[in-house]
Amino acid sequence: MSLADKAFIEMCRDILETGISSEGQEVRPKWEDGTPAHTIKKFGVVNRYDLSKEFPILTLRKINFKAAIDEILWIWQKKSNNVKDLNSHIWDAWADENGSIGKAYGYQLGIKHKYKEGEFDQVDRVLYDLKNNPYSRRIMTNLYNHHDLHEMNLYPCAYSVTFNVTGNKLNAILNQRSQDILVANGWNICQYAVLIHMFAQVSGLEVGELVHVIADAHIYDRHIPIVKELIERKTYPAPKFIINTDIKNFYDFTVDDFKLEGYEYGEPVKDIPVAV
Ligand SMILES: Nc1nc(=O)c2c([nH]1)NC[C@@H]1CN(c3ccc(C(=O)N[C@@H](CCC(=O)O)C(=O)O)cc3)CN21
Ligand SMILES: O=c1ccn([C@H]2C[C@H](O)[C@@H](COP(=O)(O)O)O2)c(=O)[nH]1
Repeated sequence: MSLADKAFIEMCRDILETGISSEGQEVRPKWEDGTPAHTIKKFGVVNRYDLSKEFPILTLRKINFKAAIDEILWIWQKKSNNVKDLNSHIWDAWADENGSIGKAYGYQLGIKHKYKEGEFDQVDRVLYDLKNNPYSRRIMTNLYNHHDLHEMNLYPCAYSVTFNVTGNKLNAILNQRSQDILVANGWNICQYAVLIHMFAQVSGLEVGELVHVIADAHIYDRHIPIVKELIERKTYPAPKFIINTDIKNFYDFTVDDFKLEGYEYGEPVKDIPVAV
């Protein structure tokens, strides 16, 4: 069993057994047929993944590793908010007729801000600090810009990352205000683990821990039977994560610079409904 499977199974059991239902409350998300998408949830879930031990990826079902990396590069490297720059269709339901998801995610990371050392966007500021001031306790990004919320089609869910160098290890806290556990948990964990590997490599650091703080960790009503089946499945050991060590510039990474060796996983769960 991978460490990611263990954290996922324990969190899902806890939500299923002790979570609070939203039935009877007004909820924003809807299913494709217009029915309100209710959830059961736990508040304030914290999961820790030690990246120096293994790569955190679910084996209960296949995580589309390439598509997950493509999305994290779309946000953090291309700093794009247009689905035309993304190779999957996962954001199509939130895009307008021009493909824009509004002033969210990549758009926010690409805005330049003025600092004492000059003008940087949020990603370049992180890269600068990790190189020049790695022990700073001020290395963080924030996408939750209230000034622009009215121009976002979906408010950022994974909205802030705090980077912290301890010894020679790069740790990070991913703050997430809301998470769709079945669709996004395995996906987001794998993405931010890759992001820490990228930042560590180009900054001459080793990888440390990813701490994932989820304010509202929820399982949608139509996902409950799927999750119940999933967490009873056979699991496999974590695969080996391979990164192209020749890359020294964050902006040179492509999806092809990452590989998983020996990734074994359970049957795919086809056509999971996604609440919009
Ligand atoms: N309700 C909801 N859940 C989410 O996870 C979510 C949103 N909305 N809105 C914005 C983005 C879009 N995200 C998504 C949307 C769909 C998939 C999805 O269809 N995943 C499939 C596999 C996709 C593939 O292999 O390319 C899956 O089986 O999980 C994943 C992330 C994550 N976010
Ligand atoms: O990276 C992501 C993006 C979105 N989600 C999920 C979390 C919620 O289920 C919905 C957003 O609805 P809100 O009402 O705005 O919370 O999308 C995710 O888990 N991960």
